[in-house]
Amino acid sequence: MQNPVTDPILDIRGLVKTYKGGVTALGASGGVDLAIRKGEIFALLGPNGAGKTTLIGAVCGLVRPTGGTISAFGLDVNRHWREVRRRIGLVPQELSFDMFDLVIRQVRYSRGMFGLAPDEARIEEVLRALSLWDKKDEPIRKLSGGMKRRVMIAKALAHDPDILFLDEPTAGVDVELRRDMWEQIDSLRARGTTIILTTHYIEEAQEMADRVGVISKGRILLVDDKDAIMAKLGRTEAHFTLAEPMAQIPAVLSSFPVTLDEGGRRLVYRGGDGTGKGKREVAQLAQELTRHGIAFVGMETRESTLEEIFVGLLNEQSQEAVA
Ligand SMILES: Nc1ncnc2c1ncn2[C@@H]1O[C@H](COP(=O)(O)OP(=O)(O)OP(=O)(O)O)[C@@H](O)[C@H]1O
Repeated sequence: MQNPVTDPILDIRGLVKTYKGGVTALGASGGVDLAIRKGEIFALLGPNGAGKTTLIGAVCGLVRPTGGTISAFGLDVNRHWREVRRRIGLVPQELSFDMFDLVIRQVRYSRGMFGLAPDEARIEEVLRALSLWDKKDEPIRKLSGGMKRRVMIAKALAHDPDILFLDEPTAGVDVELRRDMWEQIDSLRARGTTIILTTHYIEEAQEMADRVGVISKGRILLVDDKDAIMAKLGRTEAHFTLAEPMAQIPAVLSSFPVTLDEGGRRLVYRGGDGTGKGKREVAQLAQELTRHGIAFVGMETRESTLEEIFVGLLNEQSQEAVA
Protein backbone atom coordinates (compact mmCIF):
# COMPACT_ATOMS: atom_id res chain seq x y z
CA MET A 1 0.00 0.00 0.00
CA GLN A 2 1.15 3.51 -0.69
CA ASN A 3 1.93 5.83 2.19
CA PRO A 4 -0.80 8.39 2.76
CA VAL A 5 -0.03 11.91 1.58
CA THR A 6 -0.42 14.43 4.36
CA ASP A 7 -0.71 18.11 3.54
CA PRO A 8 -0.63 17.67 -0.26
CA ILE A 9 0.37 20.56 -2.51
CA LEU A 10 -2.27 19.34 -4.97
CA ASP A 11 -5.37 17.45 -3.95
CA ILE A 12 -7.74 16.02 -6.55
CA ARG A 13 -10.95 14.39 -5.33
CA GLY A 14 -13.67 12.66 -7.27
CA LEU A 15 -12.62 14.25 -10.55
CA VAL A 16 -14.89 13.44 -13.50
CA LYS A 17 -14.68 14.83 -17.01
CA THR A 18 -17.16 14.04 -19.74
CA TYR A 19 -16.49 15.93 -22.97
CA LYS A 20 -19.31 17.43 -25.01
CA GLY A 21 -19.46 14.55 -27.49
CA GLY A 22 -20.09 12.18 -24.57
CA VAL A 23 -16.58 10.74 -24.04
CA THR A 24 -15.87 10.34 -20.33
CA ALA A 25 -12.13 10.92 -20.25
CA LEU A 26 -11.85 10.71 -16.45
CA GLY A 27 -13.86 8.98 -13.77
CA ALA A 28 -16.14 6.72 -15.84
CA SER A 29 -15.90 4.11 -13.08
CA GLY A 30 -15.75 6.47 -10.08
CA GLY A 31 -14.13 9.89 -9.74
CA VAL A 32 -10.34 10.20 -9.78
CA ASP A 33 -8.54 10.88 -6.49
CA LEU A 34 -4.91 11.94 -6.46
CA ALA A 35 -2.77 13.72 -3.88
CA ILE A 36 0.65 15.13 -4.74
CA ARG A 37 3.38 15.84 -2.20
CA LYS A 38 5.25 19.09 -2.13
CA GLY A 39 8.64 18.79 -3.82
CA GLU A 40 8.15 15.37 -5.38
CA ILE A 41 8.48 14.26 -8.98
CA PHE A 42 5.31 12.42 -9.83
CA ALA A 43 4.94 10.50 -13.08
CA LEU A 44 1.53 9.77 -14.50
CA LEU A 45 2.13 6.69 -16.60
CA GLY A 46 -0.47 5.59 -19.10
CA PRO A 47 -1.20 4.74 -22.74
CA ASN A 48 -2.76 7.01 -25.36
CA GLY A 49 -6.15 8.32 -24.41
CA ALA A 50 -5.83 7.35 -20.74
CA GLY A 51 -6.86 10.85 -19.62
CA LYS A 52 -3.47 12.29 -18.65
CA THR A 53 -3.80 15.53 -20.61
CA THR A 54 -7.37 15.96 -19.43
CA LEU A 55 -6.24 15.67 -15.82
CA ILE A 56 -3.51 18.27 -16.27
CA GLY A 57 -5.94 20.51 -18.14
CA ALA A 58 -8.42 20.33 -15.28
CA VAL A 59 -5.78 21.47 -12.78
CA CYS A 60 -4.55 24.25 -15.05
CA GLY A 61 -8.03 25.60 -15.76
CA LEU A 62 -8.03 24.55 -19.42
CA VAL A 63 -10.63 21.82 -19.00
CA ARG A 64 -13.80 22.36 -17.01
CA PRO A 65 -14.44 19.32 -14.80
CA THR A 66 -17.87 17.69 -14.83
CA GLY A 67 -17.50 16.74 -11.17
CA GLY A 68 -15.14 16.68 -8.23
CA THR A 69 -12.88 19.20 -6.55
CA ILE A 70 -9.26 20.25 -7.06
CA SER A 71 -7.29 22.26 -4.57
CA ALA A 72 -3.74 23.47 -5.01
CA PHE A 73 -1.70 25.17 -2.29
CA GLY A 74 -4.78 24.74 -0.11
CA LEU A 75 -6.89 26.84 -2.49
CA ASP A 76 -9.86 25.70 -4.53
CA VAL A 77 -8.70 25.86 -8.13
CA ASN A 78 -12.10 26.94 -9.40
CA ARG A 79 -12.58 29.80 -6.98
CA HIS A 80 -9.00 31.03 -6.90
CA TRP A 81 -7.94 30.12 -10.41
CA ARG A 82 -5.93 33.26 -11.07
CA GLU A 83 -3.83 32.89 -7.94
CA VAL A 84 -3.42 29.16 -8.44
CA ARG A 85 -2.53 29.50 -12.12
CA ARG A 86 0.18 32.02 -11.28
CA ARG A 87 1.92 29.38 -9.21
CA ILE A 88 1.68 26.66 -11.86
CA GLY A 89 3.85 26.17 -14.93
CA LEU A 90 2.63 24.05 -17.84
CA VAL A 91 4.65 22.59 -20.66
CA PRO A 92 2.00 21.27 -23.05
CA GLN A 93 2.51 18.42 -25.48
CA GLU A 94 2.33 20.57 -28.53
CA LEU A 95 4.74 23.39 -29.30
CA SER A 96 2.88 26.66 -29.15
CA PHE A 97 4.62 29.95 -29.77
CA ASP A 98 5.26 32.55 -32.37
CA MET A 99 7.94 30.83 -34.46
CA PHE A 100 9.19 34.16 -35.80
CA ASP A 101 9.72 35.69 -32.40
CA LEU A 102 13.09 35.62 -30.60
CA VAL A 103 13.70 33.12 -27.82
CA ILE A 104 14.26 35.70 -25.08
CA ARG A 105 11.23 37.76 -26.05
CA GLN A 106 8.91 34.76 -25.85
CA VAL A 107 10.24 33.87 -22.42
CA ARG A 108 9.87 37.45 -21.14
CA TYR A 109 6.38 37.58 -22.57
CA SER A 110 5.34 34.46 -20.69
CA ARG A 111 6.41 36.00 -17.41
CA GLY A 112 4.45 39.15 -18.22
CA MET A 113 1.35 37.09 -18.97
CA PHE A 114 1.14 36.19 -15.30
CA GLY A 115 1.24 39.85 -14.35
CA LEU A 116 4.73 39.64 -12.90
CA ALA A 117 7.20 42.51 -13.09
CA PRO A 118 10.04 42.07 -15.61
CA ASP A 119 13.05 40.33 -14.08
CA GLU A 120 15.95 40.05 -16.48
CA ALA A 121 18.08 38.19 -13.93
CA ARG A 122 15.43 35.47 -13.66
CA ILE A 123 15.06 35.24 -17.44
CA GLU A 124 18.83 34.87 -17.82
CA GLU A 125 18.92 32.22 -15.09
CA VAL A 126 16.19 30.18 -16.79
CA LEU A 127 17.77 30.46 -20.24
CA ARG A 128 21.20 29.49 -18.92
CA ALA A 129 19.81 26.54 -16.98
CA LEU A 130 18.27 25.20 -20.17
CA SER A 131 21.40 25.88 -22.27
CA LEU A 132 19.47 28.43 -24.29
CA TRP A 133 21.48 31.53 -23.42
CA ASP A 134 23.54 31.31 -26.61
CA LYS A 135 20.34 31.07 -28.63
CA LYS A 136 18.49 33.84 -26.87
CA ASP A 137 18.49 36.22 -29.85
CA GLU A 138 17.56 33.59 -32.44
CA PRO A 139 14.11 33.32 -33.94
CA ILE A 140 12.47 30.19 -32.58
CA ARG A 141 11.81 28.72 -36.04
CA LYS A 142 15.58 28.33 -36.53
CA LEU A 143 16.00 26.04 -33.52
CA SER A 144 16.00 22.24 -33.62
CA GLY A 145 12.96 20.37 -32.31
CA GLY A 146 14.66 19.58 -29.01
CA MET A 147 15.70 23.20 -28.52
CA LYS A 148 12.15 24.35 -29.24
CA ARG A 149 10.99 22.04 -26.50
CA ARG A 150 13.48 23.66 -24.14
CA VAL A 151 12.01 27.05 -25.00
CA MET A 152 8.62 25.67 -23.96
CA ILE A 153 10.10 24.71 -20.61
CA ALA A 154 11.79 28.10 -20.24
CA LYS A 155 8.45 29.79 -20.87
CA ALA A 156 6.77 27.66 -18.23
CA LEU A 157 9.50 28.51 -15.70
CA ALA A 158 9.76 32.24 -16.34
CA HIS A 159 7.23 33.04 -13.61
CA ASP A 160 8.87 30.78 -11.01
CA PRO A 161 6.08 28.23 -10.57
CA ASP A 162 5.84 26.03 -7.49
CA ILE A 163 4.28 23.20 -9.49
CA LEU A 164 5.46 22.35 -12.99
CA PHE A 165 3.42 20.11 -15.30
CA LEU A 166 5.23 18.45 -18.16
CA ASP A 167 2.93 16.72 -20.62
CA GLU A 168 5.00 14.09 -22.44
CA PRO A 169 8.21 16.11 -22.06
CA THR A 170 10.38 13.81 -24.12
CA ALA A 171 7.99 12.66 -26.86
CA GLY A 172 9.82 12.90 -30.17
CA VAL A 173 13.09 13.85 -28.51
CA ASP A 174 16.26 11.86 -29.22
CA VAL A 175 17.96 9.79 -26.54
CA GLU A 176 20.69 12.32 -25.78
CA LEU A 177 18.25 15.17 -25.38
CA ARG A 178 16.04 12.99 -23.28
CA ARG A 179 18.91 12.46 -20.84
CA ASP A 180 19.53 16.21 -20.81
CA MET A 181 15.90 16.83 -20.11
CA TRP A 182 15.97 14.38 -17.21
CA GLU A 183 18.92 16.27 -15.74
CA GLN A 184 17.06 19.56 -16.07
CA ILE A 185 14.08 18.12 -14.29
CA ASP A 186 16.32 16.80 -11.53
CA SER A 187 17.87 20.19 -10.96
CA LEU A 188 14.40 21.75 -10.76
CA ARG A 189 13.51 19.27 -8.09
CA ALA A 190 16.63 20.28 -6.21
CA ARG A 191 15.22 23.84 -6.15
CA GLY A 192 12.06 22.55 -4.53
CA THR A 193 9.74 22.65 -7.54
CA THR A 194 7.03 20.00 -7.49
CA ILE A 195 6.98 18.25 -10.86
CA ILE A 196 4.17 16.25 -12.40
CA LEU A 197 4.92 14.66 -15.73
CA THR A 198 3.00 12.40 -18.02
CA THR A 199 4.63 9.65 -20.00
CA HIS A 200 4.05 6.50 -22.03
CA TYR A 201 7.46 5.19 -21.13
CA ILE A 202 8.03 2.96 -18.13
CA GLU A 203 11.72 3.75 -18.45
CA GLU A 204 11.05 7.47 -18.09
CA ALA A 205 8.94 7.02 -14.97
CA GLN A 206 11.62 4.71 -13.60
CA GLU A 207 14.45 7.11 -14.28
CA MET A 208 12.91 10.27 -12.92
CA ALA A 209 9.98 9.86 -10.60
CA ASP A 210 9.75 9.55 -6.84
CA ARG A 211 6.23 8.22 -7.16
CA VAL A 212 4.27 6.85 -10.08
CA GLY A 213 0.55 6.76 -10.80
CA VAL A 214 -0.62 4.28 -13.41
CA ILE A 215 -3.65 5.53 -15.34
CA SER A 216 -5.74 3.73 -17.94
CA LYS A 217 -9.16 4.58 -19.39
CA GLY A 218 -9.66 7.51 -17.05
CA ARG A 219 -9.00 5.47 -13.96
CA ILE A 220 -5.97 5.49 -11.68
CA LEU A 221 -5.07 1.86 -11.21
CA LEU A 222 -2.22 2.25 -8.81
CA VAL A 223 -0.19 4.95 -7.07
CA ASP A 224 2.94 4.06 -5.21
CA ASP A 225 6.60 4.81 -4.65
CA LYS A 226 8.59 4.24 -7.80
CA ASP A 227 10.48 1.24 -6.47
CA ALA A 228 7.32 -0.50 -5.32
CA ILE A 229 5.68 0.10 -8.70
CA MET A 230 8.70 -1.13 -10.59
CA ALA A 231 8.76 -4.28 -8.51
CA LYS A 232 5.19 -4.91 -9.67
CA LEU A 233 5.67 -3.82 -13.25
CA GLY A 234 9.10 -4.86 -14.33
CA ARG A 235 8.85 -8.47 -15.35
CA THR A 236 11.34 -10.27 -17.53
CA GLU A 237 10.51 -13.34 -19.55
CA ALA A 238 13.17 -15.50 -21.19
CA HIS A 239 12.66 -18.55 -23.37
CA PHE A 240 15.47 -21.07 -23.80
CA THR A 241 14.97 -23.56 -26.64
CA LEU A 242 16.66 -26.73 -25.42
CA ALA A 243 18.69 -29.03 -27.66
CA GLU A 244 17.21 -32.08 -25.87
CA PRO A 245 13.78 -32.05 -24.23
CA MET A 246 13.70 -32.27 -20.43
CA ALA A 247 11.30 -34.40 -18.40
CA GLN A 248 11.52 -32.16 -15.36
CA ILE A 249 13.42 -29.15 -14.02
CA PRO A 250 16.77 -30.39 -12.67
CA ALA A 251 17.57 -29.66 -9.03
CA VAL A 252 20.49 -27.40 -10.00
CA LEU A 253 17.96 -24.93 -11.45
CA SER A 254 15.53 -25.07 -8.54
CA SER A 255 16.48 -21.60 -7.28
CA PHE A 256 15.29 -20.00 -10.54
CA PRO A 257 11.64 -19.14 -11.32
CA VAL A 258 11.50 -21.46 -14.34
CA THR A 259 8.92 -23.74 -15.90
CA LEU A 260 8.94 -26.16 -18.81
CA ASP A 261 6.87 -25.63 -21.91
CA GLU A 262 6.28 -27.32 -25.29
CA GLY A 263 6.76 -30.84 -24.03
CA GLY A 264 9.99 -29.99 -22.23
CA ARG A 265 11.63 -28.41 -25.27
CA ARG A 266 11.42 -24.94 -23.87
CA LEU A 267 12.61 -23.63 -20.51
CA VAL A 268 10.77 -20.45 -19.56
CA TYR A 269 12.02 -17.95 -17.01
CA ARG A 270 9.52 -15.46 -15.57
CA GLY A 271 10.88 -13.15 -12.91
CA GLY A 272 12.58 -9.88 -12.16
CA ASP A 273 11.32 -6.80 -10.43
CA GLY A 274 12.16 -3.84 -12.64
CA THR A 275 15.55 -3.23 -11.02
CA GLY A 276 17.54 -5.22 -13.58
CA LYS A 277 17.28 -8.36 -11.46
CA GLY A 278 15.48 -10.20 -14.28
CA LYS A 279 18.29 -9.62 -16.76
CA ARG A 280 20.93 -10.62 -14.21
CA GLU A 281 19.10 -13.81 -13.32
CA VAL A 282 18.65 -14.74 -16.97
CA ALA A 283 22.39 -14.33 -17.51
CA GLN A 284 23.09 -16.51 -14.44
CA LEU A 285 20.61 -19.08 -15.66
CA ALA A 286 22.37 -19.27 -19.04
CA GLN A 287 25.69 -19.82 -17.24
CA GLU A 288 24.20 -22.54 -15.05
CA LEU A 289 22.78 -24.32 -18.09
CA THR A 290 26.16 -24.26 -19.80
CA ARG A 291 27.96 -25.31 -16.61
CA HIS A 292 25.73 -28.37 -16.24
CA GLY A 293 25.96 -29.32 -19.90
CA ILE A 294 22.33 -28.47 -20.70
CA ALA A 295 22.59 -27.29 -24.29
CA PHE A 296 20.21 -24.73 -25.73
CA VAL A 297 19.93 -23.72 -29.36
CA GLY A 298 18.10 -20.44 -28.94
CA MET A 299 17.27 -17.84 -26.32
CA GLU A 300 14.88 -14.90 -26.36
CA THR A 301 14.23 -12.38 -23.61
CA ARG A 302 11.76 -9.62 -23.33
CA GLU A 303 10.52 -7.14 -20.75
CA SER A 304 6.80 -6.78 -20.16
CA THR A 305 5.16 -4.13 -22.32
CA LEU A 306 3.04 -1.35 -20.93
CA GLU A 307 -0.07 -3.00 -22.39
CA GLU A 308 0.64 -6.29 -20.62
CA ILE A 309 1.24 -4.43 -17.40
CA PHE A 310 -2.12 -2.68 -17.65
CA VAL A 311 -3.91 -5.92 -18.42
CA GLY A 312 -2.11 -7.56 -15.48
CA LEU A 313 -3.04 -4.75 -13.10
CA LEU A 314 -6.66 -4.76 -14.22
CA ASN A 315 -6.85 -8.53 -13.72
CA GLU A 316 -5.30 -8.20 -10.27
CA GLN A 317 -7.84 -5.56 -9.34
CA SER A 318 -10.82 -7.54 -10.55
CA GLN A 319 -9.57 -10.60 -8.65
CA GLU A 320 -9.23 -8.47 -5.52
CA ALA A 321 -12.77 -7.21 -6.04
CA VAL A 322 -14.06 -10.79 -6.26
CA ALA A 323 -12.05 -11.99 -3.25
N1 LIG B 1 -11.58 18.20 -26.43
C1 LIG B 1 -11.99 16.95 -26.44
N2 LIG B 1 -13.22 16.63 -26.88
C2 LIG B 1 -13.67 15.34 -26.86
N3 LIG B 1 -12.94 14.29 -26.43
C3 LIG B 1 -11.70 14.54 -25.98
C4 LIG B 1 -11.15 15.88 -25.97
N4 LIG B 1 -9.89 15.82 -25.47
C5 LIG B 1 -9.66 14.52 -25.19
N5 LIG B 1 -10.73 13.76 -25.50
C6 LIG B 1 -10.86 12.30 -25.30
O1 LIG B 1 -10.67 12.02 -23.93
C7 LIG B 1 -9.89 10.83 -23.75
C8 LIG B 1 -8.64 11.13 -22.94
O2 LIG B 1 -7.77 11.97 -23.71
P1 LIG B 1 -6.45 12.62 -23.11
O3 LIG B 1 -5.87 13.50 -24.18
O4 LIG B 1 -6.73 13.21 -21.80
O5 LIG B 1 -5.54 11.31 -22.92
P2 LIG B 1 -3.96 11.21 -22.74
O6 LIG B 1 -3.75 10.16 -21.70
O7 LIG B 1 -3.38 12.54 -22.50
O8 LIG B 1 -3.53 10.64 -24.14
P3 LIG B 1 -2.16 10.94 -24.97
O9 LIG B 1 -1.10 10.19 -24.27
O10 LIG B 1 -2.50 10.36 -26.32
O11 LIG B 1 -2.00 12.41 -24.98
C9 LIG B 1 -9.62 10.31 -25.15
O12 LIG B 1 -10.61 9.34 -25.44
C10 LIG B 1 -9.78 11.52 -26.03
O13 LIG B 1 -10.20 11.17 -27.31
